[in-house]
Amino acid sequence: MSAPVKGGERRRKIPGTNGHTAGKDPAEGRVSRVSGATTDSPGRPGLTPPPDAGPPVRHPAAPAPGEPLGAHYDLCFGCGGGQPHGLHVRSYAGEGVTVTAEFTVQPAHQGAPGLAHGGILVSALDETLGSVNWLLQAIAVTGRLETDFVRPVPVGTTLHLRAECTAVAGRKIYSSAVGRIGSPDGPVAVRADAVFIRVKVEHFTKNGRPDEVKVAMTDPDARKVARAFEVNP
Ligand SMILES: CCCCCCCCCCCCCC(=O)SCCNC(=O)CCNC(=O)[C@H](O)C(C)(C)COP(=O)(O)OP(=O)(O)OC[C@H]1O[C@@H](n2cnc3c(N)ncnc32)[C@H](O)[C@@H]1OP(=O)(O)O
Repeated sequence: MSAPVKGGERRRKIPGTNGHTAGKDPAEGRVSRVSGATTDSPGRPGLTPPPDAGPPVRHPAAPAPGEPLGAHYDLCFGCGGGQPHGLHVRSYAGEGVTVTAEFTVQPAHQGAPGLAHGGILVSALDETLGSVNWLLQAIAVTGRLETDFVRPVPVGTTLHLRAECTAVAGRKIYSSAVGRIGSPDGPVAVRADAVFIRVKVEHFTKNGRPDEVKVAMTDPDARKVARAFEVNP
């Protein structure tokens, strides 16, 4: 069954998850949910896995739970250590096909005075959701991402993020994430549902700028991921 939510959209429970709404916080228990296509966009691919979707399978070579995932690219706005304007999100492999991450809101991330800009929070969610694909050893890009902003996030806050892959169907990878204020058990500030689409490494070499592509391709970690993709298409 699905429950009506704001804006006429409906959020559906992923099979195998509890989908509970325990606690007084209406955002609790929604990490494993994905939303259906909006009623005003018929024919648009949605965030609900199709009937032939299967559970995600953690790759045998995935980093062990607790292991830092590092940056996939040094100049990435989300995770790159060499990106001075970036978010510097730190991600860690979790159990199953899950990832935890931390992101501290800096003064440069403000929208309203003293509060994080919504787009910055979406970027932190996107980065964390994208990190989950590393546990599948899949190279994938964000196709669609829907975000609920539940609470304002003040500058100086460390957002504790958790993302999990919920289903895979062909090239489509369905994931959900939640971000909590101050601690992994803190109040929910943001949550998101997304579908990532697996791509070949040519997606980057053909579409990216040659200078940056050259740097990325000579990074030993990036090559490791590219190789994994070639043997696990
Ligand atoms: C150098 C190497 C380094 C590597 C480092 C790793 C970097 C990682 C970076 C991570 C950074 C962080 C993350 C970032 O920020 S990634 C940056 C933000 N994302 C992008 O730039 C992606 C831009 N979009 C595209 O390039 C194309 O549209 C893609 C590749 C996504 C699909 O175009 P393509 O022509 O390939 O595929 P297709 O159209 O045949 O569709 C295939 C299937 O997918 C389904 N579908 C498609 N779109 C959507 C959608 N919007 N919602 C739901 N579903 C969608 C579609 O229905 C179909 O399903 P089915 O019919 O099979 O059932």
